[in-house]
Amino acid sequence: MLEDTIAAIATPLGEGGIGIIRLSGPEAIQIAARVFRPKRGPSLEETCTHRVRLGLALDPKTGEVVDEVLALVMRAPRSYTAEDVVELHCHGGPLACARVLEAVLKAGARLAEPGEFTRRAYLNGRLDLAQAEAVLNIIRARSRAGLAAAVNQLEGGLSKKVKEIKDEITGVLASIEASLDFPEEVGDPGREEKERLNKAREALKRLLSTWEEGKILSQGIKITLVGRPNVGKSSLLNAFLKEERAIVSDIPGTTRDTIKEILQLGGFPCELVDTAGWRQAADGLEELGIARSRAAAAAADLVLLVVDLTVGVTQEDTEIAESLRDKPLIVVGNKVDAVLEVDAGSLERLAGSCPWVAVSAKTGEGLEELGRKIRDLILSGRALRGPGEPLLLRERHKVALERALEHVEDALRGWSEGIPWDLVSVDLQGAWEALGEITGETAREEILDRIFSEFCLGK
Ligand SMILES: Nc1nc2c(c(=O)[nH]1)N(C=O)[C@@H](CNc1ccc(C(=O)N[C@@H](CCC(=O)O)C(=O)O)cc1)CN2
Ligand SMILES: Nc1nc2c(ncn2[C@@H]2O[C@H](COP(=O)(O)OP(=O)(O)OP(=O)(O)O)[C@@H](O)[C@H]2O)c(=O)[nH]1
Ligand SMILES: [Mg+2]
Repeated sequence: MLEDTIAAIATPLGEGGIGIIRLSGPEAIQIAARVFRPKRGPSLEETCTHRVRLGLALDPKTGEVVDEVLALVMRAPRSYTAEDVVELHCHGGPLACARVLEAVLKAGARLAEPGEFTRRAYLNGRLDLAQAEAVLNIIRARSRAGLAAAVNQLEGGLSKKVKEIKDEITGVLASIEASLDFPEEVGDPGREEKERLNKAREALKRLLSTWEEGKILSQGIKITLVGRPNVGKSSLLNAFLKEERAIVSDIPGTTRDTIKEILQLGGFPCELVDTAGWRQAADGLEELGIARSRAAAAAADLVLLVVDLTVGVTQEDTEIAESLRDKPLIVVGNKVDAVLEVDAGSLERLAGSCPWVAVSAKTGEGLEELGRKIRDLILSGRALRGPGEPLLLRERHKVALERALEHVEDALRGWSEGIPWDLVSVDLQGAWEALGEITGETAREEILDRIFSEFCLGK
């Protein structure tokens, strides 16, 4: 499979400054040379690695000029895939990109599968599997923190941690094997080995404890605004977005349908959903809106219950709060700009054990504090991570680590109970294999197919 040369458009479809067609494989340079005619200087085949050349892209069959392009040559192994790579940078229009790609395919390249460039980088040993997956997390990142964590993973942060744990287990396995093979010369594994296993167990637990935060960073959270009509839910959505996304009016029942927007709140990517205000509906249409609103609240990771401070907490507010009792919730007292004093007691009673905050969608007052409260609530009880410490961004890694932890715990239990060493060894091999799936030493083809099919074309 790695003998052929692949090509794809590497940039998004649509208009842009530049569009990039990338080739990778043993014939990348020859194939590109059939398409690329330099304006001056030697041919592409004689171009040094990491040099950029200006020229024209031609259709190799018709000789037609397709676009004016830059060609970048990166010779193996100094490239993203560790193979010969050529990038043709054309003008960023969908047709120019499509025509240059067509020319390259006519010249002998094969259209790449989604993720195939990164897959080759992995197969050629330039990236391990966790690093390759990090590329996808970088592309999909929707918050600064999520991006930072993904870049850390690409740089090998997680891989290094996993390798450290694996090394502890390998060390213990080696001691067990030695004592089995040479019982006379080598004694049974003892304190030191058990200590190593305990260390591995603690490191696994710590890493697993980062998943909740990592999951939020990679997948985002769903936050729904609910409350009586006219309390300012849509105004809050607009205030967070800093644009007039939803219609706002002083007529109760303005919002009829749910409105979803992606934004960052409290440093997390989140989907914020504005909903129709809840009340005994005047008409059937509004009733439908309220049903949707209830469904959105049920699907949310966190509900913001908005109340109108100029009205105060009403019986209806209390009923809404009660219907949401099993949800993570923050009470948001809105319109603080329009009251002289906040009745903290009634907000506190409404919130129960949940937090509350007074804000103004109109002036922006309190919105930052609300962001902090969202962050605190989402992260409450989660392990604190040291700066630069890796965290889990993928469920696949979490599942593999859980399996590794289970095996290590079985091994430790068996050890205490005095089961035969070869059985302890089996458990440890299981842990070792589970860890290897994360970085890819022990990952099967189906796993690779699943991972790389998630990628976009050209990556
Ligand atoms: N134009 C362009 N921009 C891009 C990429 C690319 O392929 N092309 N990348 C990817 O899609 C990312 C950059 N990642 C890259 C990683 C490694 C190498 C590379 O050539 N590595 C070699 C040698 C490095 C050197 O000599 O300094 C190596 O690691 O051996 C290139 C790009 C993001 N920006
Ligand atoms: N003074 C003040 N008025 C606000 C504030 N937020 C919203 N309002 C006003 O309150 C009224 C209702 O705002 P909306 O955002 O439409 O309320 P809603 O909760 O979305 O209402 P429905 O869609 O009907 O459920 C509008 O007249 C807003 O201008 C605020 O922070 N301060
Ligand atoms: Mg509204």
